[in-house]
Amino acid sequence: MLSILRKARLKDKELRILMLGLDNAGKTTIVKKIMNEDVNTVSPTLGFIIKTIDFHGYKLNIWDVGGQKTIRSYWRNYFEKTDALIWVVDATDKLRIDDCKAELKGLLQEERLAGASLLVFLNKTDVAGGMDEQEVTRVLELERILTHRWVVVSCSAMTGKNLETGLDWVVQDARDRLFLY
Ligand SMILES: Nc1nc2c(ncn2[C@@H]2O[C@H](COP(=O)(O)OP(=O)(O)OP(=O)(O)O)[C@@H](O)[C@H]2O)c(=O)[nH]1
Ligand SMILES: [Mg+2]
Repeated sequence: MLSILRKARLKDKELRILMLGLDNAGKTTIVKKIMNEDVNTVSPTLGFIIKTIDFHGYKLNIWDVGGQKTIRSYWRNYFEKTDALIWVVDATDKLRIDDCKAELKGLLQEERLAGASLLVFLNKTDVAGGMDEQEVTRVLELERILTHRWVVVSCSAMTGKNLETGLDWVVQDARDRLFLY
């Protein structure tokens, strides 16, 4: 049933994308940059923000949800009908990488996210000395993920680097999985 609904939505070329990650990872800044908005005026997200982006003929409904620890229990309110999960990792935040790993692991066990593909955005790679794709793949044990299709893309919400590349993958993957054009 769920997959029929998904296909119906894909026919309208519409995707529901859930963007999560620890607080301060850069989720809201990524969305702002994609929307060509000023990236210098972000503040922590206490609830959620939905933005609709027209992307190569697809309508992407991006749900940007606040990641502070006290509000992570609300993430579950947004799982339903998610086509893709974008997990945003702060490449400079090595101190909290275990926390990041544990939260992601929990999400991947959620039944309601079972059909979603996973884009890991390794953000803030404009800053020197951060983790690279290889390191984050190893530390987050991404190779162990067999339940979801996944990819890691290093990006920067400040410069805009690879943000389109990531979204391209999300759209392409949805098309591949759901046999639609
Ligand atoms: N250097 C650099 N700083 C970034 C980048 N992306 C975000 N930041 C900064 O990181 C801080 C947090 O960014 P937000 O976009 O608010 O982070 P968030 O993930 O939405 O945080 P919550 O809403 O609390 O979950 C801000 O000071 C941003 O300017 C980036 O790619 N490079
Ligand atoms: Mg935010």
